Amino acid sequence: MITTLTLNAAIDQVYEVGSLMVGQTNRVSQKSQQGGGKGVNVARVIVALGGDVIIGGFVGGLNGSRITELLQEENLQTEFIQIQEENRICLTVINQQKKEMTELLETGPTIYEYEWNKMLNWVEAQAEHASYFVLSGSLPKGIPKTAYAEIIHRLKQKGIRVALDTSGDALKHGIKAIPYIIKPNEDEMTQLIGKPVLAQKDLVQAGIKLQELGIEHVCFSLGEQGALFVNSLGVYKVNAPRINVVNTVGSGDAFLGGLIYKLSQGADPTEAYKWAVACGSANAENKEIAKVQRVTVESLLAEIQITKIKEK
Ligand SMILES: Nc1ncnc2c1ncn2[C@@H]1O[C@H](COP(=O)(O)OP(=O)(O)OP(=O)(O)O)[C@@H](O)[C@H]1O
Ligand SMILES: O=P(O)(O)OC[C@@]1(O)O[C@H](CO)[C@@H](O)[C@@H]1O
Repeated sequence: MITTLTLNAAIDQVYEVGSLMVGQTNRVSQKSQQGGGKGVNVARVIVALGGDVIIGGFVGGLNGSRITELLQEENLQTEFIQIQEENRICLTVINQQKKEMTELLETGPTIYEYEWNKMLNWVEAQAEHASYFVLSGSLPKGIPKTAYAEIIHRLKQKGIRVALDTSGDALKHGIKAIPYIIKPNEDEMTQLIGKPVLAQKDLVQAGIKLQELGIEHVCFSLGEQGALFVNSLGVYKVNAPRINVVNTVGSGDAFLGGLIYKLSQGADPTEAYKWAVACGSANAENKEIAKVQRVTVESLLAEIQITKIKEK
């Protein structure tokens, strides 16, 4: 069984406008709403590919009830912990003319100590049947920056493979606990390394270092450039297919969903890496977030090549 955890779940609202004009009145031509947050999206993709997932997280207030309701409508399996404060709304505005996305992300609720302790107990209970555990997204206020690191330590003791996809201090601390998979994008790596512009050789060097610390799959997602992967056998480059981009929000989550689904099925890592890129790209073709279809992913795979660029 795969479990995903979204500590800062959200209502993902998407607005489409002909062209977005800052400082002016913009009329919305279409809108949609989904239950979201990174771990929720990862789970949605795994289920679309044929896997089984439990979605964990915090929900509170009217937005929390709406998230639960929306995910129930999708028949996704949730085990949320109720909190006092209200979940956030994350807004994506799609500028149809420029094919550009602008995101406005609320900070989200504060989590109280007793709520956090409930979550740690829930994680312990999940550890009894999870084989993969996905920790994704920002940490809400009230939760220590070392939260993911603490969860990784606990899960690793039980032999569970943990994937971490976050940013800033949560990522820095999380890496020290040596998860099984990390998936930073270019911005997250820029922050982590502290260098404004990264060349491929910088990523390769950083990836090898992280892999040698013990992280089994170091995955750098690079948008339309595809991705770089480092494991104990080498460094791999995977191209992204050419697609008609509609909304890239959630592509990183779809990428992680595809990767974990294939690894959990026992696929060779090089095959799983191609599925990761195919799922990320399949997501970008849709307006809705992380609603990929397996047939689309399979057809994109034909345009994806993996190349070993360095032996280890
Ligand atoms: N413009 C694009 N064309 C083709 N594929 C894309 C494009 N943008 C993203 N992808 C696919 O999605 C994957 C993940 O994208 P990206 O690196 O942008 O993730 P991310 O920044 O973590 O995304 P997010 O945080 O919005 O979920 C890429 O590896 C690629 O396969
Ligand atoms: O604030 P976080 O947790 O880093 O990111 C939140 C978020 O942007 O991530 C997903 C897309 O990846 C959306 O569902 C959600 O709105």
